[in-house]
Amino acid sequence: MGKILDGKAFANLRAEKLKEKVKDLKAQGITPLFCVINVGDNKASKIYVRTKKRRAESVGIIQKIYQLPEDEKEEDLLALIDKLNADPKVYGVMVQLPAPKQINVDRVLERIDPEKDVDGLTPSNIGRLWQGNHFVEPATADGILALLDHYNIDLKGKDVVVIGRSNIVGKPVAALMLERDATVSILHLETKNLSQYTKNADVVVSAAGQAGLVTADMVKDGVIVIDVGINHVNGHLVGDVDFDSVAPKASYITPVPGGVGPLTVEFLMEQVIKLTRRANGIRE
Ligand SMILES: Nc1nc(=O)c2c([nH]1)NC[C@@H]1CN(c3ccc(C(=O)N[C@@H](CCC(=O)O)C(=O)O)cc3)C=[N+]21
Repeated sequence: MGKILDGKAFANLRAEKLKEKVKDLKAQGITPLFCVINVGDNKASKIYVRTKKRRAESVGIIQKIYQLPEDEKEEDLLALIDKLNADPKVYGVMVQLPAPKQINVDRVLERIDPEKDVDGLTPSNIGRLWQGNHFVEPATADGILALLDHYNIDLKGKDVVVIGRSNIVGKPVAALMLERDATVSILHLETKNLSQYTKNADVVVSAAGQAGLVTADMVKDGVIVIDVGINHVNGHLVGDVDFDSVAPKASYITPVPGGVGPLTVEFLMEQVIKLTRRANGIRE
């Protein structure tokens, strides 16, 4: 039976350290504040935004929520981003995704000041990520790397398979693992034969958003499994990985819930603090 990579416990441990950093900032008269813009009525998004706010408050960060209507005009959203970019009290700006269809997400993300880009999704920060010269990272990817470090799992020379190619998870996790000298393959739901790759992988990261995608027959003994999937099946939250069959074959595995989800929220807060410190000329 694989060892559980306890994302929730690790997130809580990190939060205790982050609280100290927040205290240091406040002692210098600096209040970490970031803004989450949510456009429309997506139910899951509203829950995520509230989860973040709770975590922000618990570490002493102020999170302002801008809840905008489903029919919000793109130009009005851009104007709000401009306003927040210009406000020196605001250290972070993010747009919760997905956004309604009248919104061109690329154009909107590009408008965020890269120095306030807590999600790490602006073109310049994505470029910096692949360049290996980054000061902010997409939270989920950063959290996964920190979790592996915490369990002393070294990626050097490992064969890693990432299933999913999103800008928010798949691509950044691949970039960060490549930077750690892993050999990374990016697969996706159009990949002809997932098994052909996953069977040979030392590490499988699944971020495809499909319940039951990764099964025991697809992985080798001793595999390390990171499940980024968040799927609702019959009122239950499950990942992409068939946990019950895969866990016995794995050396390490993240559960859902309690794995990558809580890490994502914690590491978003860590990006907020990184950017707050950076904006105030405090070195890492
Ligand atoms: N711009 C943007 N940035 C995001 O970071 C972002 C986003 N858009 N859109 C949606 C996804 C999804 N996401 C999650 C956050 C927390 C949990 C989480 O805390 N999950 C808990 C359980 C929560 C529950 O029980 O429902 C867990 O896995 O243990 C999950 C998923 C952030 N996202």
